Amino acid sequence: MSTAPLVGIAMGSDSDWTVMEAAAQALTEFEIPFEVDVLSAHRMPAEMIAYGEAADARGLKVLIAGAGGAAHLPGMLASVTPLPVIGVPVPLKYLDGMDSLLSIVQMPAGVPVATVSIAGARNAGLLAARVLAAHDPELRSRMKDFQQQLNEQATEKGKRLRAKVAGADSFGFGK
Ligand SMILES: Nc1c(C(=O)O)ncn1[C@@H]1O[C@H](COP(=O)(O)O)[C@@H](O)[C@H]1O
Repeated sequence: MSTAPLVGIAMGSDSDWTVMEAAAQALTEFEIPFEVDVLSAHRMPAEMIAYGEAADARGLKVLIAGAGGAAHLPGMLASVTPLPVIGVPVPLKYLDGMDSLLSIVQMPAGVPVATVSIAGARNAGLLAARVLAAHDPELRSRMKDFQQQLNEQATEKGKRLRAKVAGADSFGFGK
């Protein structure tokens, strides 16, 4: 398998890593090669633009960008790359991540950023995997297996809850 990164995980500061790590974890579970770096639209604008402009030529297929507060990084990357960009709102001490969420999600028409929930970095990793899986039958099959596991876990939760509340013989959709 090629080890050249297919997903770039960028964040505004290393302080975002505790949240962003979950995106890396999801990609690792699907054996998708990725790279991580700190890139700030505010603090290192020239480097951030250079990274975004070079991303597709370097072989990256999807960018994940997480930032807190006035989170301009995902949108600015999306403005200089044709690649899909997934934004992760990182919650900071004040405003609970609402500031970041609104900064990322309210993009002007023509420059899309797919935004996950506040601190939803795991879903960003899984969404990147789905984007790649659209052109990769083997990865798509692993994604289906993953979804089946989720189904089994949820079914088991229903069984446990029914057993606790209504007894072992109670009716349920999950057998
Ligand atoms: N939102 C941005 C951007 C940007 O969008 O370019 N650059 C840094 N930051 C955010 O500032 C917060 C505090 O950063 P520090 O912890 O370095 O002070 C981080 O959550 C980072 O993503």
